[in-house]
Amino acid sequence: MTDARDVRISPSILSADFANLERELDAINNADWAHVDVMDNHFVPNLTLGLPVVESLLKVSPIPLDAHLMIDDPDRWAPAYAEAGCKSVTFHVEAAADPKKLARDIRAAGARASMAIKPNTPWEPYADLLPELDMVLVMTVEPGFGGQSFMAEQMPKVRAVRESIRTHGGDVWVQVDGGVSAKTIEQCAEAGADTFVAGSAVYGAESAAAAIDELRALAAGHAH
Ligand SMILES: O=C(CO)[C@H](O)[C@H](O)COP(=O)(O)O
Ligand SMILES: [Fe+2]
Repeated sequence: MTDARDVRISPSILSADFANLERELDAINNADWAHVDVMDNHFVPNLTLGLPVVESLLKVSPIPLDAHLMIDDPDRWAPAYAEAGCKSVTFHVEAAADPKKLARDIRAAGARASMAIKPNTPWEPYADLLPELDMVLVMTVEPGFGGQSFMAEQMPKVRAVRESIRTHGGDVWVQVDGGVSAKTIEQCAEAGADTFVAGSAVYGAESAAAAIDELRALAAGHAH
């Protein structure tokens, strides 16, 4: 069972002011995590930031970092984000050569191991990986950019992941990322998500802190 305490909000700094990231992290210090989108212009058609910037963010962030790696060859790069101090590291299964080994490497380096699936990637072929995972990220937009429209058609996949976790047991979190806002978060929680990334809905709000509190309250009201 999920209750209000188990709802986690992870604002994406993709929508923050990149010239003032320390201040932007302070603005979300009532969130549970800070979501950092790493893009390499290969796995996705956009380029953001990499390990040196993440290492600097780790020195100043008041809350733990949740690294979402939208990069080729995560087998090579992802463990370094855990070694640097990110408490959660997400790789895309579409890019991983050996997802089982990679999840183990991330855990061995001290982080929660998380696997993301793009909208056109089915869940079922990967359900056997659950014992290796601490979180599954179901993308609710095509990865690459903030501010896109939420894909409600991904909700059956969220339900399927939640059902697999119920069947296999284990405390695996289900994260949604892309287009999550006050309008869409309740259906995500209803489908079984418990960890919510929101970029434009938080940083585009007048008060980021108030937007986080609102999202948490809405999700908690529909958590089950
Ligand atoms: O991974 C991502 C994009 O690939 C971002 O985390 C996501 O898009 C957040 O932004 P928004 O809430 O504005 O959709
Ligand atoms: Fe993300």
